[in-house]
Amino acid sequence: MSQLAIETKGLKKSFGKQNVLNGVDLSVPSGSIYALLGPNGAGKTTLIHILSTLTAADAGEARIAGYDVATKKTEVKGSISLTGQFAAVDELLTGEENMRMICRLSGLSPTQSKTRTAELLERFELAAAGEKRVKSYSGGMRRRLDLAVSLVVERPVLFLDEPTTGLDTISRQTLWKIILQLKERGITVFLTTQYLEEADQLADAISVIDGGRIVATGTPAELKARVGEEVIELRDRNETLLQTVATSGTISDVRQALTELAPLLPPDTRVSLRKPSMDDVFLALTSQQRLEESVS
Ligand SMILES: Nc1ncnc2c1ncn2[C@@H]1O[C@H](COP(=O)(O)OP(=O)(O)OP(=O)(O)O)[C@@H](O)[C@H]1O
Repeated sequence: MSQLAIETKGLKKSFGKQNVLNGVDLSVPSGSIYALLGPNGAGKTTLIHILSTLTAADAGEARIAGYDVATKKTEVKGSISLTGQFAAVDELLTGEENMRMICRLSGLSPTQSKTRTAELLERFELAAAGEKRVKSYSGGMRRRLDLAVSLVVERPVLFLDEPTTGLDTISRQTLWKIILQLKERGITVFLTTQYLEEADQLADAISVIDGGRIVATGTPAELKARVGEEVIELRDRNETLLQTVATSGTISDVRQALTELAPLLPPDTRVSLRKPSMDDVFLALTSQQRLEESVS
């Protein structure tokens, strides 16, 4: 059985009167990629800060590689790398100078620093840009450098807080490839994201967080299964999306849905079937949660 890299039970955190985390339970197996998916302000960064010992929880427990974040901070810090939302590199230095400086600060000798810098710049597709100042880097290059810097000393658990927010598609895909390579090296990756596609592409398991609570956990396939097998998409003649309807994908279910919808829509409405996306899952799960809250 694989050991748990991250485990939390009943984590709670408030800032003033605002309950940001309302009892978060998570189990992340070693060597997996785990995505915490949620909108702005859902509490994702707060959770990462608690797990990386930067903030104390008000209640509940959290363990990293078996170490309690409240009582074994040194051991926890020795088990994790953290890449936050904002790059922590010096813009006036080159990529290589930044890397070498962090290597030296991490206790590597000048020769080891040179070797490690060259290895990481290569691995993160920055070798050609190594001699350029960071201020000339694109967003994707900076994000890769920030990740490389946080991996100078490789630790078993890596936290990535919204690693691809604001990046274009190509930069995002380059980072995804690098993240998958980190998993192949045996690193457990815990990432937060607002992008459903990112969680779907990368993660072995996903937890959806909304209003400080985990509203669902599962593999991408399991979560998609919760909104049915096939989604009916209805578009007007200009291809503008009018409505989506989750169905089991059987002929009787699809026919019944269309029979109910037909009188409500223009006769030239176009119909297509597709597999559910993570967007469908997220909307279904969070609206279900709000409905339950409004009833209780
Ligand atoms: N130190 C703090 N003091 C007061 N409020 C805070 C503090 N840190 C976070 N918050 C509030 O807690 C809520 C959750 O913030 P958090 O950064 O954890 O969310 P998030 O899911 O990471 O969102 P984002 O994607 O915007 O970073 C927000 O409403 C935020 O304003």
